Order: sequence, then structure tokens, then C-alpha cells
Amino acid sequence: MNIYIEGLLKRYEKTVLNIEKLNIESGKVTAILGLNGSGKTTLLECIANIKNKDEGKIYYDGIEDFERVKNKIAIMQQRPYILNMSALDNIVLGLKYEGLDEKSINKRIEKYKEYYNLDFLHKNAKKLSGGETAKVALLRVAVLERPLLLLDEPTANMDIESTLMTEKLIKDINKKNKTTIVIVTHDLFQAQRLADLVIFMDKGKVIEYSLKDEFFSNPKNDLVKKILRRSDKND
Ligand SMILES: Nc1ncnc2c1ncn2[C@@H]1O[C@H](COP(=O)(O)OP(=O)(O)OP(=O)(O)O)[C@@H](O)[C@H]1O
Repeated sequence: MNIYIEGLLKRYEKTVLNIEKLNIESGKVTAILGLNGSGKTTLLECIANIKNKDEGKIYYDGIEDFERVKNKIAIMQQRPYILNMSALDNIVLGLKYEGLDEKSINKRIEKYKEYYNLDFLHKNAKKLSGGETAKVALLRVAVLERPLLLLDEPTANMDIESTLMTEKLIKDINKKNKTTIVIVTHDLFQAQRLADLVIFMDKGKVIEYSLKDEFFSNPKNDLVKKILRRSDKND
């Protein structure tokens, strides 16, 4: 699903999002990087219509009416809302809601189970660790197989192995289902491993947006240059 954004403004006490034009390409993985408070989550949540924008337009495959496309979009939020039931029930709830029968649900779950050691599936999801909770939250949206998947720091609480498996899962979803994926991350290496395109945000604006290789080898913006130079020195 293609996303085209025009004149997007979001204000609280001050303006936190101010995007003149942004095109998120269909079928690609786009990583959003940026410092704390730069507007990454707000952008993702405006796209998912969780937050109301103050001004501007967002087109989904050319359609501006969110109601017509809402069933094509899934979002994993930074602080996912976990229901007081088993981990497995949390994961299958969306599929049940969509009216899938038990056989189709089991088939769908089997497809995604191989990525992690899910020995906590029958535990109450409220009692899971941070990393386990993140896996439930991610699988819950992955199994829906919607054309647009928005992921807000999905691996922030995961160990290295789980992070790499999550990246494999994200790549597989993108390749097999041609899903458009937008992922917010603080991990430059993750963006390097995963993304086709990279966006860098600062103070609510997109200050750099390019193909991944171009972003890392030849950034245009001074702040981005400085950050990439510093991360090189820390290697
Ligand atoms: N409900 C709210 N009320 C007031 N200000 C808010 C609200 N939600 C977000 N903000 C402010 O909007 C700005 C952008 O926040 P946002 O969460 O989008 O940043 P972010 O880039 O995702 O940050 P981080 O990397 O820390 O997750 C911040 O200054 C934040 O304090």
C-alpha cells in the first residue's frame, strides 16, 4: 500500500509534526530514524489514525477516506495494549474478530510460530517479560497479513537472537506477502539490515529521506552526517 502525505501538521503545546510532502513506497521496508521526541511515533499513529492530525492529508493507495482502508492497516505500538488472557488468545483474537474459522486460524498461527521459542503461549499475557510481550504484540499484527504494517520499535525489548529472528520475520512478510512495512527504530544497524528506504526525522520534520545505501554512504543533512560519523567512531 502506498502512503502519500501532504501538509501534515500535529500540534500539542507546540508543533510536533510538520511534514510538507512524504511518499512511502508500496511493497518496501521503510525505516524511520530520529532522536527522542522527533515525531516518529506521532507520524506512525497519524498514519494509523490513532492520533488525529490538525491539518493535512494522508492518502492510502490514493484514497483519503481512512474508513475505507482501515482493514488493510495493522500497527504494533510502542506500548502495546495486552489483554488479560493467554498469550495465544491475544494473538488469535484479531483473526477471530475477522471471522476466520478455527482451521484457518491454526494454519495462520503455524506459519508464524517457527520464528520464536514460544513456550509462554499458554501463560497469561499480563505476566510476560518485556521481550515476550513484544513477540505477542508483533505476532498479533503479523498474523492479520494486512497490506500495510506499521511497527514502532518492535525489538526495543528483545535479546539479540530474538531481534535477528524478528528481522527475518519482517523480511519474510515483506517478500512473501508484498507487505509495505514502516518500522521506527533507534538501531542504525537494524535500519541497515532491514530497510529499502530510510527516513530521518528531527523536530517533527523529515530532514533526510533516501534509499538505504545512499542514506548511509552519502547523507545530505548535517545532523545526519554528524550522527553517522559518531556511530562510525563507536565501532
Ligand atoms: N499526548 C501528548 N501530549 C503532549 N505532547 C505529546 C503527546 N504525545 C507526544 N507528545 C510530544 O510530541 C513530541 C513527539 O513525540 P513522539 O512520541 O512522536 O516522538 P518519537 O520520535 O517517537 O520519540 P522517541 O524516540 O522518544 O520514542 C514529543 O515532544 C512529545 O513530548
